[in-house]
Amino acid sequence: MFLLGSLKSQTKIAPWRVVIRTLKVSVVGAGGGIGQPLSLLIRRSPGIDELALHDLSEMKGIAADLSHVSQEGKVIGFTGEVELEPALSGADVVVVAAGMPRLPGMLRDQLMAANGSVAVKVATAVSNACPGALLAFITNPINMIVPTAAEVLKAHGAYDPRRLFGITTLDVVRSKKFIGDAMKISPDKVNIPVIGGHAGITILPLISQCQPEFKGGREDVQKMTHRIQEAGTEVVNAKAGKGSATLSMAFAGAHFVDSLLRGIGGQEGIIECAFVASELTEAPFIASLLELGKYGIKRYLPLPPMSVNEKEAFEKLLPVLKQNANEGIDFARKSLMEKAIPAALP
Ligand SMILES: NC(=O)c1ccc[n+]([C@@H]2O[C@H](COP(=O)([O-])OP(=O)(O)OC[C@H]3O[C@@H](n4cnc5c(N)ncnc54)[C@H](O)[C@@H]3O)[C@@H](O)[C@H]2O)c1
Ligand SMILES: O=C(O)C[C@H](O)C(=O)O
Repeated sequence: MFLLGSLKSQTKIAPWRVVIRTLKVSVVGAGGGIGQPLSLLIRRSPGIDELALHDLSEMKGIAADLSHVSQEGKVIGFTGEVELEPALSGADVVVVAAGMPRLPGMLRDQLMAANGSVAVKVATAVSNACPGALLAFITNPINMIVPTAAEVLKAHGAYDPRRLFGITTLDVVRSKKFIGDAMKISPDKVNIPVIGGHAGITILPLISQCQPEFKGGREDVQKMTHRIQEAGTEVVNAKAGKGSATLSMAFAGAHFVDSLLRGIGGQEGIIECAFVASELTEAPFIASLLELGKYGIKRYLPLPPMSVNEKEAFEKLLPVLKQNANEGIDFARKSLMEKAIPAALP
């Protein structure tokens, strides 16, 4: 007799033996501004047997602290590069909040020099330690980091486009909040797809598709779109040198991880927007509506209808996404070459 938790799946290895898979979530960058509250909120998702917290900084204290929360499952801390693979070993979901945040005046793209190596290291470690895991990046610049990770996973023979995500949930969370406030209704009642990417004009909230309908003229729609696109910068400027959005990102990230876990658990009808490899458009990676399932992406929903202005904005963002993808892929190829050359030397 085996008991099944609500999120767990069972693997039949022979008719007379049923193995219950335990559920493991690993957070990389768990000691950071996002990582800590994100790890706390992930604890609220039911059925997690192990939450592994990894960071370059000492994680013992944070893990001990979080392990006292009265939720099922254990919390284990892992510190430093040598403990990255042990932290990821056997994980079902890996969420990455490691890397530098923006300072006022910076664009997200400028973070690639500092954060590209995080994507390379984590994707390499995932290939070795948990090749079947769902891998979700929070680390910026999302538009480049995800293509970088895809290229590294490919090089290690561990790439499955259905399992790799850039988390753009914060754009949806912000859209729901700003539109809800403007319409004087609860943000929970607002449904809106946000497609494209996660930087400036690549963030495209499809206000024409908002449910309930957004009541406002052309200028109101333009202002709302701009506020959503620049909301990250609003927080960066308000924090005045002390980083970027952390708490709202933790809220958004925990929501997305919960959706991934529900999908793994076999729950039907889980729809999220995320930045993924896609054949929907000429851009190789784009944020769009996805149905999540046991193995990550179950279905790519078609692009929603768009207003004339949204279509125009969409056409403008596609070349930016293509360029970003190329930069991410080049970064990965250079890193892989640099690693291969010393290894090839006698
Ligand atoms: N996707 C989004 O919507 C979104 C929203 C907000 C922030 N972000 C991005 O998330 C990232 C993290 O932001 P933050 O505010 O938490 O930064 P932070 O500096 O507070 O925390 C980052 C953490 O990552 C750790 N770290 C760095 N390199 C690492 C590595 N190789 N392995 C393990 N840990 C490592 C650091 O030690 C630190 O604890 C930034 O790149 C930021 O731009 C993305
Ligand atoms: O703006 C940033 O740099 C962080 C994040 O991408 C955000 O949207 O808040």
